Amino acid sequence: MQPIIQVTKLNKIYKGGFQALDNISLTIEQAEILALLGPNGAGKTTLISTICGIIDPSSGTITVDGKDIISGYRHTREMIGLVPQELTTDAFETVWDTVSFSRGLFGKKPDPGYIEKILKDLSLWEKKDNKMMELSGGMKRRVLIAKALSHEPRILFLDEPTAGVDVELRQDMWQLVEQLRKNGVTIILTTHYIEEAEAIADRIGVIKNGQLILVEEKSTLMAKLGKKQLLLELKQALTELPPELETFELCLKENGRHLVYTYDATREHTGIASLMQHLSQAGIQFKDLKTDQSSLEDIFVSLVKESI
Ligand SMILES: Nc1ncnc2c1ncn2[C@@H]1O[C@H](COP(=O)(O)OP(=O)(O)OP(=O)(O)O)[C@@H](O)[C@H]1O
Repeated sequence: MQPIIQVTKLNKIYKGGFQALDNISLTIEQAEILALLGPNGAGKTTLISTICGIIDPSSGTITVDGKDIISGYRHTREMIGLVPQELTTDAFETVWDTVSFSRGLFGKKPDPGYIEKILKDLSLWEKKDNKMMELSGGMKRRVLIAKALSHEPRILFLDEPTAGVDVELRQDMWQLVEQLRKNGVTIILTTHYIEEAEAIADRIGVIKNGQLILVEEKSTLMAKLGKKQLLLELKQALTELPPELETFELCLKENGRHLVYTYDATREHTGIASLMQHLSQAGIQFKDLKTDQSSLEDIFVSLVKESI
């Protein structure tokens, strides 16, 4: 199957000479959820705005559904819904009107039943006759999503969809994203919340200084770069580590009551069996144990640091 989005050697140099995108190539398959992570100013918004056709590329090509975004503008634009970071809707319009108007902009026939469904899905039905200025910040954000979905796009871009929204709305949003994906919609989101990427993305892309420094399946990334930890709850607290355990990557925590062993779970020999043997020889007993995988946040922080 042809990818739904194909970005090839994309560069963006803003007027004034600032290079915001540096030779980005990226393939996105239909119905996947891709999360773009990266520090402030990394180029995430520039990348999605370029794919959406809002910003012109300086060089490189982008195809959406096999069509070039410049020569096939009408087709590609219709396939895309964009939820921007900021609200630009008329404050005096009602929720119903602004969402219906967005659909009309794409030349789609009115479909009140569909608009009703998305407003209900986004818990906005009760507010349909309210003016935009009468809504809370979180509700306005939901309206942005309703507008982006109004013309039934096959691809949805979400630029920091849950910045500054409460936990409940965040989870509603995640459910909605999952529901859309089940219906075949491809979703690309930018986020600063690593737990968001961890919760919903299939693949993670990391952008830094305009470069895509990594794109990887979330599970592969976590398995490849994630270290594991084995935590042993000791029967008797230790004040220091016995010298015969020096070769292991160990540390004591909780006033010597916890012994933590960090290891690479992808290696054939994790060293756990040998550690157990050494502990037994040293007369160190434990009453409980558990393992922990390092989080995507740990991985992200080390990635961004590494590539400085
Ligand atoms: N119109 C513009 N003219 C010149 N430079 C710009 C313009 N828009 C963005 N930039 C610069 O391009 C870089 C990338 O900005 P962009 O908004 O794409 O980053 P981002 O990764 O989305 O950041 P954030 O996480 O803060 O939203 C920044 O250094 C920004 O100042």
